[in-house]
Amino acid sequence: MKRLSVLGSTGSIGVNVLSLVRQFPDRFDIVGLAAGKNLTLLAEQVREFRPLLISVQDEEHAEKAGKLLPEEYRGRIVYGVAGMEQVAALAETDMTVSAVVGAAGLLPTIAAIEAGKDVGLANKETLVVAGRLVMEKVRAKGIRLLPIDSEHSAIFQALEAGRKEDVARIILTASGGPFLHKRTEELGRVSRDEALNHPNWSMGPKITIDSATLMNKGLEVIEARWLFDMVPATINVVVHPQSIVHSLVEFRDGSVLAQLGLPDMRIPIAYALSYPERMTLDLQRLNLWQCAHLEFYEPDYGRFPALRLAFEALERGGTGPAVLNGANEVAVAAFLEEKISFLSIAAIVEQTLAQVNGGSDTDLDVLLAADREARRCAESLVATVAA
Ligand SMILES: NC(=O)C1=CN([C@@H]2O[C@H](COP(=O)(O)OP(=O)(O)OC[C@H]3O[C@@H](n4cnc5c(N)ncnc54)[C@H](OP(=O)(O)O)[C@@H]3O)[C@@H](O)[C@H]2O)C=CC1
Ligand SMILES: CC(=O)[C@@H](O)[C@H](O)COP(=O)(O)O
Ligand SMILES: [Mn+2]
Repeated sequence: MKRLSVLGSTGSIGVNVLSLVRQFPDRFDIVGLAAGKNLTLLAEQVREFRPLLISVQDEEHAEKAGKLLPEEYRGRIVYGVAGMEQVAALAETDMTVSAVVGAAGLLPTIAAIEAGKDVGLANKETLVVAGRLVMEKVRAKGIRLLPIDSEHSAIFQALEAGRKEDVARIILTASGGPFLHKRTEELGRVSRDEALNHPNWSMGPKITIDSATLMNKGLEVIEARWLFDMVPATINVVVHPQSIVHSLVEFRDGSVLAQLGLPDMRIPIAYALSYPERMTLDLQRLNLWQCAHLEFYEPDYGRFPALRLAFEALERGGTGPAVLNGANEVAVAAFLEEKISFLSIAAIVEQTLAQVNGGSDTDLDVLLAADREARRCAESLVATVAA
């Protein structure tokens, strides 16, 4: 029996994790759940899975949760970052699934690693903000950091076929999002609802907007750089609108290995949960003759500058990716609140990168300070644009 703590249990990934736990009650047990503000769904999850400890966003939600949950949960509801850290590092946990959205996932993920837990990582922002430092901790503790992000799961699986020293490059596929074929003038007028309409994946709002700007692919490039210890020049992106080929690895003899499947997050989540075994999943199967065409294009860095900015932040190094991420989180939230236009997202990230100075990426306090500074800068840029 593998005992799990799930951070972000009420989100898109969290719900998929729990659906797998429901399907395999003999393999998995839930001991910790952390959510934000969706207490109705959390209460249902608590009643079904009976965790030992739960965490919510803040004190106010902890008080409300206390009234919603059975009496036995008195004293077992914690909150805030400290609460998530407690759930992530719970003594009874074997593996922590990190599926909160945004840099809010960083400290709880570090807490899980430092407590010696294996981690199933969906929260890519953890590696974007502090990849070098987090991977040092992973190595020091000897824990497994298993990718849940579909592209990284694909690369992880393809890498298992060869030796690390024989890898020439990794190729991340990008769907291109809902605006793949739109001209820049049209991108200036797209609405929030159009941007939230991803062609292939059903996901939370923040990552869906990131997919539309292609920032998601930029964040994934940075995630891959640390997860697989690849120098940036050996990480490529190809646009593949069908999201059937989830990513590829090219070896030095020219052989290219890919992982394919229908776009369903239960496949990479299940592999992370059961690694190195595979579980029998009762899902729709891939029939290649029903796939029509599989297309591949070069990314357009002009129409989608966010991808270029992510490569530049990675090249800059140090706190560059943390600044990119903090600014992006603020700009995406402002776009979702309909305060700024779609094209303003990348513009605000670019200006924040130009205004916030760099620093070392081996000191957590420096990284967190860079994140705060980037958010302050981006907030004031949002205010200027929105005025
Ligand atoms: N969805 C997907 O298919 C994929 C997602 N990912 C990554 O996984 C992560 C989660 O994405 P996704 O599931 O789509 O996101 P969602 O928006 O669907 O869910 C986010 C989860 O995080 C919780 N949360 C948000 N902020 C806080 C906070 N401050 N404190 C505590 N809990 C918080 C939310 O709680 P509540 O709703 O209760 O407020 C919710 O449970 C992201 O990093 C994303 O990039 C990666 C690959 C695919
Ligand atoms: C399912 C998943 O892993 C997402 O990160 C997905 O990749 C988003 O798709 P695009 O960013 O390629 O549009
Ligand atoms: Mn992905």
